[in-house]
Amino acid sequence: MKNETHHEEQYPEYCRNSLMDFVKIKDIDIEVCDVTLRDGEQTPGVAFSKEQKMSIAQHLDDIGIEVIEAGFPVVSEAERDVVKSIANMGLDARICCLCRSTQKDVETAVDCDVDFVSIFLAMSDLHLKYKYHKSLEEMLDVAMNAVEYAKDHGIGVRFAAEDATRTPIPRLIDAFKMAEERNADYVSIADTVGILNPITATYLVDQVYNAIDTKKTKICMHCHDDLGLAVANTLAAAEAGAFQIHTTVNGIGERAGNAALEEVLMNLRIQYGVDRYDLHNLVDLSEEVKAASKIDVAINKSVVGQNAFSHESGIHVAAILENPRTYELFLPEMVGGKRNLIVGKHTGTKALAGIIKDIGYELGEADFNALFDQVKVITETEQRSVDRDELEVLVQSVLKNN
Ligand SMILES: CC(=O)SCCNC(=O)CCNC(=O)[C@H](O)C(C)(C)COP(=O)(O)OP(=O)(O)OC[C@H]1O[C@@H](n2cnc3c(N)ncnc32)[C@H](O)[C@@H]1OP(=O)(O)O
Ligand SMILES: O=C(O)CCC(=O)C(=O)O
Repeated sequence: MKNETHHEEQYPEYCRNSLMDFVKIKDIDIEVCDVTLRDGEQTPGVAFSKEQKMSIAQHLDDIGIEVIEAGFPVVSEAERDVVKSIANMGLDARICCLCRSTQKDVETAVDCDVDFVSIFLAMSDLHLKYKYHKSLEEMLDVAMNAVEYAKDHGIGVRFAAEDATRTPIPRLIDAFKMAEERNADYVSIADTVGILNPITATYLVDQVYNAIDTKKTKICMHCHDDLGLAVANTLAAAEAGAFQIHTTVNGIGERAGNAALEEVLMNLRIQYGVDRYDLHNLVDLSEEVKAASKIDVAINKSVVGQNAFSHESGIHVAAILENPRTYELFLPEMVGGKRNLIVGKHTGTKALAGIIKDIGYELGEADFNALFDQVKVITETEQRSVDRDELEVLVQSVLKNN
């Protein structure tokens, strides 16, 4: 017992990135706003039911997510009903919803009992010219009226700059200052088409950080994954001083999706030591969102993919049988996952012996060698792995024939 405790102390359930001790960054001060129920639902073909949305909201709250974006009320009557229902669930998380920069959208949102509204406006030349067909001044005027309207109704405001990363920085900062003067609680930098990389995310957040009073108006970062950098950019933004970081479960969302919640949370723990989120149900939540969205999760997806804790290579499995931490950065139990040891072309003798022992067999040398040879032939010629049931049949046949 004493030894076991010592063992656990020596090997915690994850390995922190101790190289972080050698790099200089600001202290991480963040909250997570999960937008699965809004941007996640904008994934083509996805429409969550009310029950699904409320269940996902409950699970996000159980993890300790601070803010849940429940939807976009002007989309439909049903959407208004679900946003209002989530706002009245009594969750610890604060609830927000999306609004265009119009008084009508904000009025609709205010009726949904949310804690704050996210009023978005694109200010890039492309969006002004081809989407609004209006001048920046005209659009900003309406947007700031919408911000004032929400504040006058006693509701919090996030002023979100859509396509912020293709907007001239002085224009972006001027708009953020206008929102700040109207007591917006947050300003959001949306990397709507996923153009940022970590160094430009850092630069942009730094510019905004130095221009506004971040004690009064916090910076948010909303990243898309068009270049596969959404999580990296989100973390770079957090390091540079963004306070509210946006995620979706399984990284679903418009086009290539958003920063994946499970990846952001694991990074917060492993890179920055943020340990206040309960990670034990991440795999369950991923499964729930996979089923509700009907969007598959890539087999090799970090944290929640089927292969996240699967091992076949002989050298790896031999070491894992001694101590899984040799080839696992964090243990599957930490996120509610399961380790799978696969029998395939790359299986070694120690791995095979360990796996057959696990299913209740120990073979003599000749039987074992015969089994090992058969496994290699099947897996190479048929280009596949051998599951436990088939392995057991092979063991039985070796025992019978030798
Ligand atoms: C970056 C993002 O994720 S933005 C959010 C995207 N999400 C969605 O679009 C949710 C689903 N959308 C919908 O259900 C519908 O598009 C609705 C209900 C929002 C609007 O429907 P409609 O009134 O039929 O408008 P439609 O979709 O055809 O066009 C969008 C209109 O919103 C306007 N608009 C878009 N963004 C904004 C904004 N931030 N502020 C003000 N107006 C805006 C467009 O200019 C266009 O206006 P127009 O009708 O005067 O040309
Ligand atoms: O920044 C935000 O809060 C939302 C904006 C958004 O969804 C986007 O531009 O992709």
